[in-house]
Order: sequence, then C-alpha cells, then structure tokens
Amino acid sequence: MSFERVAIIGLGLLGGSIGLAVREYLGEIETTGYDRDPATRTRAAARGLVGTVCETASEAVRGADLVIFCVPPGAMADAATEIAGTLPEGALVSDVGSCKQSVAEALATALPNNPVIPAHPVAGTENSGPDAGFATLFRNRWCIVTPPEQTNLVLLSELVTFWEALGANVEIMDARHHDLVLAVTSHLPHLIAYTIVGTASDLEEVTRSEVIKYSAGGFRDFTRIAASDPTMWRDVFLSNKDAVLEMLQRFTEDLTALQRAIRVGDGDALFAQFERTRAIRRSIIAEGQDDARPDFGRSDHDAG
Ligand SMILES: NC(=O)C1=CN([C@@H]2O[C@H](COP(=O)(O)OP(=O)(O)OC[C@H]3O[C@@H](n4cnc5c(N)ncnc54)[C@H](O)[C@@H]3O)[C@@H](O)[C@H]2O)C=CC1
Ligand SMILES: O=C(O)C(=O)Cc1ccc(O)cc1
Repeated sequence: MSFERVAIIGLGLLGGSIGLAVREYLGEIETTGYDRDPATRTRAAARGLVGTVCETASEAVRGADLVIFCVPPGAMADAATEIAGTLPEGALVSDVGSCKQSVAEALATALPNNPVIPAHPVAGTENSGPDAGFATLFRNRWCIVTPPEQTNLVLLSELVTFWEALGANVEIMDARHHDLVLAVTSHLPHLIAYTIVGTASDLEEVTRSEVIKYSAGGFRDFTRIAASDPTMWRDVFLSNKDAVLEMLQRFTEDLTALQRAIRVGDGDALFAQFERTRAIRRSIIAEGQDDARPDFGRSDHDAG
C-alpha cells in the first residue's frame, strides 16, 4: 500500500468505519482524525477509531498523504477550507459523500493545489455518530470512484487499491452519472420513507400506537430508513437537487398511473406492474447482489 498516513476528517459512521477498517486490514497505515464536535472526538479516542484523535483539522492532516472527508455533503466546503493552509503538497484529497458533483466542486474549489479524487462507498446504515462505525462496513459493497478529467492514473489506482483492501468492489464512474443513478436507487427511496412515516404519524383517525402496533414488515423497513441522519439527508437533497427532482417527477407519474389503475379497477395493470417488480427482485437475488451478511439491516451492527 502506497499511503502511509491517512487523515480522516469527520469521525461518525463513515469516518469511524474507515478508521477501524484501516486498523483491521491495513495495519501498517497510520491514521489520524478530527471531528469538530468535542464529544465525538472523546468517543472516537475511547473507541480507537483512529490512531491519533487531533484537536484541530490542521494537526490531523500534517504529514498525511491521503485525506478523506467524511462530513455531511453541506459541510465539505468548510471542512476543506479549514485545512487549505496546512495540507501537505501532493496529498491526495478524497471523500465519501453520497452525492458527487457538488462535493467534487466544493473540494476542488477549496483545495485547488492538491489532487482531488472523490469516492462514494455505497455502504451505510441508518445510524450515525462515533459509536455507529464498524470495520466490516465496506466488505462486499460497491465503492464508486468519480475521478475528474485529467486525474493522475497512479493516484487513482492507489485509491482503488485502498478501497479494495477495505473489502469494497470498486467501480469508476462519471460524477454526473453517479448522481443520477444514486438519485433513484438511494436518494428517492429515502425521500419516500421520510414521507410515508410522516404521513402515518399525522393521521387523525389512526393513532400512533396503532401504527406502531400493527406495523407489518414493509412499514417497519420504512421506519428504519426514515431514522437516518437528518443533517446528512437534508444536505443530500439540496446537493443533488436536479437529479432528485428528475427522478421524483418520473416516480410521481408512475404513482399516478397506479392510482388510476386502483380507481378504475384495472387489476391487470396492477398485476402486471407487481409481476414485473417481483422479477426484478428475484433477478437481483439470483445474481447474488443481495447483501449476504445475516445481520445487514439490523441496527446493532456495532461490535464495539
Ligand atoms: N450514513 C450512511 O449510511 C452513508 C453516508 N455517506 C456519506 O458519508 C458522509 C458522512 O456521513 P456519516 O458518517 O453517516 O455522518 P455522521 O453524522 O455519522 O458523521 C459526520 C461527522 O462529521 C462531523 N462534522 C461535521 N462538520 C464538520 C466539519 N466542518 N469538520 C469536521 N467534522 C465535521 C460531525 O460532527 C459528525 O461527527 C456524508 O457525506 C454522507 O453523505 C456515504 C455512504 C453511506
Ligand atoms: O441504510 C441504508 O439502507 C442505506 O441506504 C445506507 C446508505 C445511505 C447513504 C448512502 O450514500 C449509501 C448507503
């Protein structure tokens, strides 16, 4: 591994998991970390999320050859600006943000003299903070790397090797395409979950305790997603606005078609749609792309 010292800015779920995974799978790499929340720094030190928890971001990046920003998308610009004067020359800058165009732009603007190669490990849970991370988070998960044009190919391959060492399967993608794909596979599902859980709790004739008592599997799954971090998801929707609005438009049209099928009693239309989507789920399982970890989706990932 060519990186010798990795600095992690933001020691929540993603930053903590990277720190623990580096310790587990790349023990020869030194890790430093910083979080702007003092209580998070204390917990990060207690859990040993990184080798050294620093009191400032500048201290954390001193001597680093890879800096990974693991803060909410809307905080990337400020976090990067904070190290602009102290980032070592030539150090590779990367991140784990859920949207890539806006984050890539924020990092490149704040740190114009360093190479920037954004990345997005498509791996996470509804939990956040310094107690949520675990070393195996990235195992058998995709990590999408979105190198800007004219990226140094040696640096790119070093970043790919880093993520593969943490257990991820790496895919290289254009940032714009990433944002479109993730808008439909991740961002829209979260928006739907936030909506439906809110709708159920706002009902007047159905009490909240009935919603909890009779929540069958489907609704329970929505409540898990709807428990995801509000700051991060606010930022995702504001940062990936165009792609999310485009997918939301298509979704609304499809929903309206189903609404009409129900209203006019068109059982064939309903059946055809459900049959089609069941085949999609079954093909995902047949291709072995479903997460095979028995504990995936449970909220007690933290093995300590
Ligand atoms: N939660 C998830 O499942 C996934 C999240 N991501 C991305 O990872 C990033 C981090 O998300 P999580 O780890 O889940 O969030 P988190 O809330 O667990 O951790 C973020 C940390 O950043 C810190 N922070 C905020 N502003 C800062 C600043 N200016 N300087 C230093 N620290 C700062 C916060 O105090 C917090 O501890 C986000 O960009 C998100 O889009 C990517 C994949 C999955
Ligand atoms: O918990 C879940 O089901 C997730 O979808 C986790 C997640 C959240 C954000 C990402 O950018 C990637 C993965």
